[in-house]
Amino acid sequence: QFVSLRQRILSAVQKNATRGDPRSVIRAIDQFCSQKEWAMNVGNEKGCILDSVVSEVNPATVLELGTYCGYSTVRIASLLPPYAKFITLEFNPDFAAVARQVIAWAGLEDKVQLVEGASSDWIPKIKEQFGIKTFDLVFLDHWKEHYLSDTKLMEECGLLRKGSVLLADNVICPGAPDYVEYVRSSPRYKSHYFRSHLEYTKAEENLWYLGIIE
Ligand SMILES: Nc1ncnc2c1ncn2CCCCCNC(=O)c1cc(-c2ccc(F)cc2)cc(O)c1O
Ligand SMILES: [Mg+2]
Repeated sequence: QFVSLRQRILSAVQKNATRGDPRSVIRAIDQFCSQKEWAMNVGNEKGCILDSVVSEVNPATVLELGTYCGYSTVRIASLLPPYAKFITLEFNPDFAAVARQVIAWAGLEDKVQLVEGASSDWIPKIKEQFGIKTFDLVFLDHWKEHYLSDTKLMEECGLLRKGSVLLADNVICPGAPDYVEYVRSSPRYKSHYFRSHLEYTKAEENLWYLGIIE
């Protein structure tokens, strides 16, 4: 019967990656998506930028918006200090189900809390539900048209502080122009972009990095 792309990605991990070895899980997904079928994981080129930002920030609290199959979740979780709190929000229950298994295969299930639901519903509840004051790092990789509204919502809910770092995937492709316009013109943000390519392609893309200076 029909096997979904996310199921094929999970099978590739279970077949080719070593349990408890995050790097082999990342490699298995990248090999599948560059050799067999494209999928919207952040990919290895942007993944290395993500790794460098996570290592530089060394965050005690991280929020990821948009888990998908857990590829970036595994990259981030494998670099966090033991005391870190990492929440990843996924809207689609089928993606969440695959992501849980990919994260478990990497042996990182104790480092991540995968929460199912829409970012706009969950962001206002995070402080009380998870005992988090502010996020040191936020990785935006969900609906591109929600990047701006969710950033404003996080500001309103007091989840961002001076020095919080927001890293946004896909600001060129598919694009988040209103978000880029807002953070570039706001005096509260210092922004920087990393030139890169859309995952597994040669298409021009950027990962948008910015710190809150306030
Ligand atoms: N917790 C939550 N709250 C709200 N929405 C939520 C959510 N959790 C999930 N979603 C819903 C996100 C659905 C996927 C978002 N990502 C994307 O749409 C995406 C698309 C491309 C792409 C590029 C070129 C193409 F030709 C085609 C596609 C590449 C990427 O790297 C992408 O991240
Ligand atoms: Mg993306």
